[in-house]
Amino acid sequence: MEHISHFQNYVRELYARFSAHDAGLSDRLQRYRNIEPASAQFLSILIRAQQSKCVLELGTSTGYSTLWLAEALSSTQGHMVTLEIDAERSKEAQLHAQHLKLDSHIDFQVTDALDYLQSCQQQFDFILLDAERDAYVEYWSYLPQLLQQQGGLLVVDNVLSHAEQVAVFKALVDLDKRFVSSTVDIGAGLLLITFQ
Ligand SMILES: C[S@@+](CC[C@H](N)C(=O)[O-])C[C@H]1O[C@@H](n2cnc3c(N)ncnc32)[C@H](O)[C@@H]1O
Repeated sequence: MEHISHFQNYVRELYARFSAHDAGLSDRLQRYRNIEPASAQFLSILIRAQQSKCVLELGTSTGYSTLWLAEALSSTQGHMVTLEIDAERSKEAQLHAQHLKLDSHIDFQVTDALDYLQSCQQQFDFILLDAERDAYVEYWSYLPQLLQQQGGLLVVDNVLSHAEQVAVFKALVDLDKRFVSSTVDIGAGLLLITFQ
Protein backbone atom coordinates (compact mmCIF):
# COMPACT_ATOMS: atom_id res chain seq x y z
CA MET A 1 0.00 0.00 0.00
CA GLU A 2 2.80 2.36 0.97
CA HIS A 3 4.69 1.44 -2.21
CA ILE A 4 1.63 2.34 -4.33
CA SER A 5 1.19 5.63 -2.51
CA HIS A 6 4.81 6.58 -3.09
CA PHE A 7 4.46 5.52 -6.71
CA GLN A 8 1.35 7.62 -7.25
CA ASN A 9 2.91 10.70 -5.68
CA TYR A 10 6.06 10.26 -7.70
CA VAL A 11 4.32 9.84 -11.07
CA ARG A 12 1.95 12.72 -10.33
CA GLU A 13 4.90 15.05 -9.81
CA LEU A 14 6.67 13.63 -12.82
CA TYR A 15 3.65 14.21 -15.03
CA ALA A 16 3.41 17.83 -13.88
CA ARG A 17 7.08 18.33 -14.70
CA PHE A 18 6.85 16.69 -18.10
CA SER A 19 3.68 18.64 -18.96
CA ALA A 20 5.41 21.92 -18.04
CA HIS A 21 8.32 20.94 -20.28
CA ASP A 22 5.96 20.27 -23.19
CA ALA A 23 3.95 23.44 -22.66
CA GLY A 24 7.02 25.55 -23.41
CA LEU A 25 7.77 23.91 -26.76
CA SER A 26 6.20 24.50 -30.14
CA ASP A 27 8.13 21.72 -31.90
CA ARG A 28 6.04 18.58 -31.44
CA LEU A 29 9.04 16.26 -31.73
CA GLN A 30 10.83 17.97 -28.86
CA ARG A 31 7.85 17.42 -26.58
CA TYR A 32 7.75 14.31 -24.41
CA ARG A 33 4.07 13.71 -25.25
CA ASN A 34 3.43 11.38 -22.32
CA ILE A 35 0.18 9.51 -22.13
CA GLU A 36 -2.66 11.03 -20.06
CA PRO A 37 -2.85 9.89 -16.42
CA ALA A 38 -6.35 8.44 -16.93
CA SER A 39 -5.02 6.35 -19.83
CA ALA A 40 -2.03 5.20 -17.79
CA GLN A 41 -4.30 4.08 -14.97
CA PHE A 42 -6.56 2.27 -17.42
CA LEU A 43 -3.56 0.40 -18.89
CA SER A 44 -2.50 -0.57 -15.41
CA ILE A 45 -5.95 -2.04 -14.77
CA LEU A 46 -5.86 -3.94 -18.07
CA ILE A 47 -2.51 -5.48 -17.17
CA ARG A 48 -3.78 -6.53 -13.77
CA ALA A 49 -7.02 -7.93 -15.20
CA GLN A 50 -5.22 -9.77 -18.01
CA GLN A 51 -2.45 -10.85 -15.62
CA SER A 52 -0.03 -9.82 -18.37
CA LYS A 53 3.43 -11.30 -18.06
CA CYS A 54 5.17 -10.10 -21.17
CA VAL A 55 4.66 -6.52 -22.39
CA LEU A 56 6.09 -4.53 -25.29
CA GLU A 57 5.95 -0.73 -25.44
CA LEU A 58 6.78 1.20 -28.60
CA GLY A 59 7.70 4.75 -27.54
CA THR A 60 9.21 5.06 -24.05
CA SER A 61 9.78 8.81 -24.17
CA THR A 62 10.76 9.81 -20.60
CA GLY A 63 9.02 6.80 -19.15
CA TYR A 64 5.71 8.00 -17.76
CA SER A 65 3.68 5.19 -19.33
CA THR A 66 6.56 2.75 -18.80
CA LEU A 67 6.45 3.36 -15.04
CA TRP A 68 2.72 2.65 -14.94
CA LEU A 69 3.10 -0.53 -16.99
CA ALA A 70 6.02 -1.73 -14.87
CA GLU A 71 4.23 -0.96 -11.62
CA ALA A 72 1.31 -3.13 -12.79
CA LEU A 73 3.79 -5.83 -13.87
CA SER A 74 5.26 -5.83 -10.37
CA SER A 75 1.90 -7.23 -9.24
CA THR A 76 1.76 -9.88 -11.99
CA GLN A 77 5.46 -10.85 -11.78
CA GLY A 78 5.70 -9.77 -15.39
CA HIS A 79 8.36 -8.15 -17.52
CA MET A 80 8.44 -5.61 -20.33
CA VAL A 81 10.55 -4.38 -23.21
CA THR A 82 10.30 -0.68 -24.04
CA LEU A 83 11.68 0.90 -27.22
CA GLU A 84 12.87 4.48 -27.67
CA ILE A 85 14.95 6.00 -30.45
CA ASP A 86 16.18 8.92 -28.30
CA ALA A 87 18.89 7.71 -25.89
CA GLU A 88 18.53 10.67 -23.51
CA ARG A 89 14.83 10.04 -23.03
CA SER A 90 15.42 6.37 -22.42
CA LYS A 91 18.14 7.24 -19.88
CA GLU A 92 15.79 9.56 -18.01
CA ALA A 93 13.12 6.87 -17.96
CA GLN A 94 15.64 4.40 -16.55
CA LEU A 95 16.55 6.75 -13.70
CA HIS A 96 12.91 7.05 -12.66
CA ALA A 97 12.43 3.29 -12.86
CA GLN A 98 15.51 2.77 -10.68
CA HIS A 99 14.24 5.28 -8.15
CA LEU A 100 10.92 3.43 -7.94
CA LYS A 101 12.69 0.05 -7.87
CA LEU A 102 10.80 -1.03 -10.97
CA ASP A 103 13.84 -1.39 -13.22
CA SER A 104 14.08 -5.16 -12.73
CA HIS A 105 10.80 -5.43 -14.66
CA ILE A 106 11.99 -3.38 -17.63
CA ASP A 107 14.34 -3.98 -20.53
CA PHE A 108 15.06 -0.48 -21.93
CA GLN A 109 16.16 -0.61 -25.54
CA VAL A 110 17.42 2.36 -27.54
CA THR A 111 16.48 1.39 -31.05
CA ASP A 112 14.27 2.16 -34.01
CA ALA A 113 10.99 0.37 -33.33
CA LEU A 114 10.80 -0.85 -36.93
CA ASP A 115 14.19 -2.59 -36.66
CA TYR A 116 13.03 -4.26 -33.47
CA LEU A 117 9.73 -5.41 -34.97
CA GLN A 118 11.48 -6.79 -38.05
CA SER A 119 13.90 -8.94 -36.06
CA CYS A 120 11.85 -9.85 -32.98
CA GLN A 121 11.14 -13.57 -32.49
CA GLN A 122 9.31 -13.14 -29.19
CA GLN A 123 5.58 -12.87 -28.53
CA PHE A 124 3.84 -10.53 -26.08
CA ASP A 125 0.51 -10.69 -24.29
CA PHE A 126 0.22 -6.89 -24.16
CA ILE A 127 1.60 -4.27 -26.58
CA LEU A 128 1.31 -0.49 -26.23
CA LEU A 129 1.84 1.42 -29.46
CA ASP A 130 2.66 5.07 -28.70
CA ALA A 131 5.36 6.22 -31.13
CA GLU A 132 5.16 8.19 -34.41
CA ARG A 133 1.76 7.67 -35.96
CA ASP A 134 2.93 7.84 -39.59
CA ALA A 135 4.86 4.60 -39.00
CA TYR A 136 1.91 2.59 -37.67
CA VAL A 137 0.81 1.28 -41.08
CA GLU A 138 4.26 -0.23 -41.61
CA TYR A 139 4.33 -1.56 -38.04
CA TRP A 140 1.06 -3.40 -38.76
CA SER A 141 2.97 -5.73 -41.10
CA TYR A 142 4.78 -7.09 -38.04
CA LEU A 143 2.60 -6.52 -34.97
CA PRO A 144 0.18 -9.46 -35.49
CA GLN A 145 3.07 -11.97 -35.35
CA LEU A 146 4.30 -10.45 -32.10
CA LEU A 147 0.91 -10.60 -30.38
CA GLN A 148 -0.09 -13.78 -28.56
CA GLN A 149 -3.09 -15.36 -30.26
CA GLN A 150 -4.70 -16.39 -26.98
CA GLY A 151 -5.77 -13.20 -25.21
CA GLY A 152 -3.05 -10.92 -26.57
CA LEU A 153 -4.02 -7.24 -26.46
CA LEU A 154 -2.64 -4.40 -28.60
CA VAL A 155 -3.44 -0.87 -27.37
CA VAL A 156 -2.90 2.21 -29.55
CA ASP A 157 -2.95 5.71 -28.07
CA ASN A 158 -4.22 8.97 -29.63
CA VAL A 159 -6.87 7.42 -31.84
CA LEU A 160 -9.41 10.13 -30.92
CA SER A 161 -7.06 13.12 -30.50
CA HIS A 162 -5.38 12.42 -33.87
CA ALA A 163 -8.05 10.37 -35.61
CA GLU A 164 -7.12 11.48 -39.13
CA GLN A 165 -3.48 10.46 -38.61
CA VAL A 166 -4.41 6.91 -37.66
CA ALA A 167 -7.30 6.52 -40.11
CA VAL A 168 -5.41 4.32 -42.58
CA PHE A 169 -3.98 2.21 -39.76
CA LYS A 170 -7.47 1.75 -38.27
CA ALA A 171 -8.86 0.83 -41.67
CA LEU A 172 -6.20 -1.86 -42.03
CA VAL A 173 -7.10 -3.29 -38.64
CA ASP A 174 -10.82 -3.24 -39.53
CA LEU A 175 -10.12 -5.06 -42.79
CA ASP A 176 -8.14 -7.78 -41.05
CA LYS A 177 -10.78 -10.30 -40.05
CA ARG A 178 -8.44 -12.05 -37.61
CA PHE A 179 -9.04 -9.15 -35.20
CA VAL A 180 -11.76 -7.33 -33.30
CA SER A 181 -11.20 -3.81 -32.01
CA SER A 182 -12.87 -1.11 -29.97
CA THR A 183 -12.10 2.52 -29.20
CA VAL A 184 -12.26 3.63 -25.58
CA ASP A 185 -12.83 7.33 -24.87
CA ILE A 186 -10.20 7.72 -22.18
CA GLY A 187 -7.45 10.34 -22.40
CA ALA A 188 -6.49 10.83 -26.06
CA GLY A 189 -8.52 7.77 -27.06
CA LEU A 190 -7.29 4.19 -26.86
CA LEU A 191 -7.85 1.59 -29.56
CA LEU A 192 -7.97 -1.95 -28.16
CA ILE A 193 -7.21 -4.74 -30.63
CA THR A 194 -7.34 -8.47 -29.98
CA PHE A 195 -7.64 -11.70 -31.96
CA GLN A 196 -11.19 -12.94 -32.73
C1 LIG B 1 4.22 9.84 -27.74
S1 LIG B 1 5.87 9.64 -27.20
C2 LIG B 1 5.76 8.27 -26.09
C3 LIG B 1 5.18 8.64 -24.77
C4 LIG B 1 5.30 7.56 -23.73
N1 LIG B 1 4.67 6.34 -24.17
C5 LIG B 1 4.67 8.02 -22.44
O1 LIG B 1 3.43 7.93 -22.33
O2 LIG B 1 5.39 8.47 -21.55
C6 LIG B 1 6.60 8.91 -28.62
C7 LIG B 1 8.06 8.54 -28.44
O3 LIG B 1 8.41 7.67 -29.51
C8 LIG B 1 9.74 7.92 -29.86
N2 LIG B 1 9.95 7.44 -31.23
C9 LIG B 1 9.66 8.06 -32.38
N3 LIG B 1 9.97 7.31 -33.43
C10 LIG B 1 10.50 6.17 -32.94
C11 LIG B 1 11.03 4.99 -33.53
N4 LIG B 1 11.06 4.85 -34.85
N5 LIG B 1 11.47 4.02 -32.73
C12 LIG B 1 11.44 4.15 -31.39
N6 LIG B 1 10.95 5.25 -30.77
C13 LIG B 1 10.48 6.25 -31.53
C14 LIG B 1 9.89 9.41 -29.73
O4 LIG B 1 11.26 9.78 -29.56
C15 LIG B 1 9.01 9.73 -28.52
O5 LIG B 1 9.77 9.84 -27.35
